Amino acid sequence: MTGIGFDLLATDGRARRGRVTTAHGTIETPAFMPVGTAATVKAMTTDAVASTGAEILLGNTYHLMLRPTAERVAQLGGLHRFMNWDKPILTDSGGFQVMSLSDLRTMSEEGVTFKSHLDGSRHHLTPERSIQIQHMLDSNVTMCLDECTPFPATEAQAESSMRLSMRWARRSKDAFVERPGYGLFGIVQGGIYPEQRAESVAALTDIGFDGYAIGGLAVGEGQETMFRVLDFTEPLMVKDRPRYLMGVGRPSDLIGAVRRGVDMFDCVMPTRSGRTGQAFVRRGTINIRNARHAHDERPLDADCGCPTCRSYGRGYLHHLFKADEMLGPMLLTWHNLHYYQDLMRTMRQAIADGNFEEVAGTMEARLTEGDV
Ligand SMILES: CCCSCc1cc(N)cc2c(=O)[nH]c(N)nc12
Repeated sequence: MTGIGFDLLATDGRARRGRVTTAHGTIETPAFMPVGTAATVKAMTTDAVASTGAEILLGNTYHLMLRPTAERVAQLGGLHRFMNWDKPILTDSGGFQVMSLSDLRTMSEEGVTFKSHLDGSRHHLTPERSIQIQHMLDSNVTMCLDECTPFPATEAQAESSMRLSMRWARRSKDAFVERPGYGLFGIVQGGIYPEQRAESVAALTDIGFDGYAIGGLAVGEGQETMFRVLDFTEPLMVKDRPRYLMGVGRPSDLIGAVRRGVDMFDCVMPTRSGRTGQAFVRRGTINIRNARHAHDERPLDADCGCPTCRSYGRGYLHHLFKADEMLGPMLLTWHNLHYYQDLMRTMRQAIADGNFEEVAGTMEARLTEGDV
């Protein structure tokens, strides 16, 4: 096996059921990937993350290059050993995080120069350096360095930004060290413009990657626009490689994007929201800090089999958040990640059974019922 493997096992409409094969194991798709930014999925041990059914998690070049540095992680055995996760890891390339976290950054053809949000030290990230860092981290899926085109952007701005990312994709591919079980994904850009997206898909396909991410979405455009961009971009993408929609999303986003042919997702929503007291449930969301939960002994979601829902009532969870007890964020994060994996498991089975639209429609309807 050179690179990573992908088997398309079933389709139902445009929805796809597949399997990605890496040096650290397989990933059943459609898959949700928890975000482990600084070598930790916040508030979770890796055993707890694995217990939710997650088969791959994300790391961040930007954060790890600043602290503890890629060299230190490599010296300590690579990211898998460092964080005690022996399954696949995907790492983002750093450009998106530079633009969202660092100030005083300057972009050039060469790369991006920025000041660390931690201590103000100056750093320079090029496609070659990003690929080298991800190699040192021993990442199974490396992402090309790209520029996430801001939203809104004019078509001329989107074209210029996309073409820079395509030149960086070529340099990323040239710098990538091919190894069995390790792969490199290209990232489609082009804003909300069909011609730009088509040019980006063609450019990346011509270079050739193990998988193709759709970037430049989940940047404030809204769900309707995101789905519209997917509707004219996805049909242009090769069918025998995984598609990864970056930074997405809420449960309704995931259902709609699986319907449109996406295989892989990542988002900070289940973990970040869990830490603030927001629980995702089959009927929508619950803010556990709301006083109405104080005396309620029901679980967050009666249909959920996670450790939180099996053992704790809403009144207790409400208390933990009001008391600012660290167990609160831990239990809600655990529930949210378990729920997201349940959602993906349900969609994988529905595609295999050929009744995706019926199952997806039922889930979408329940999400709008609201919690009672
Ligand atoms: C750990 C976080 C991974 S996803 C971050 C992300 C999120 C979103 N929404 C878009 C992009 C993008 O266009 N390019 C890149 N590299 N990353 C993006």
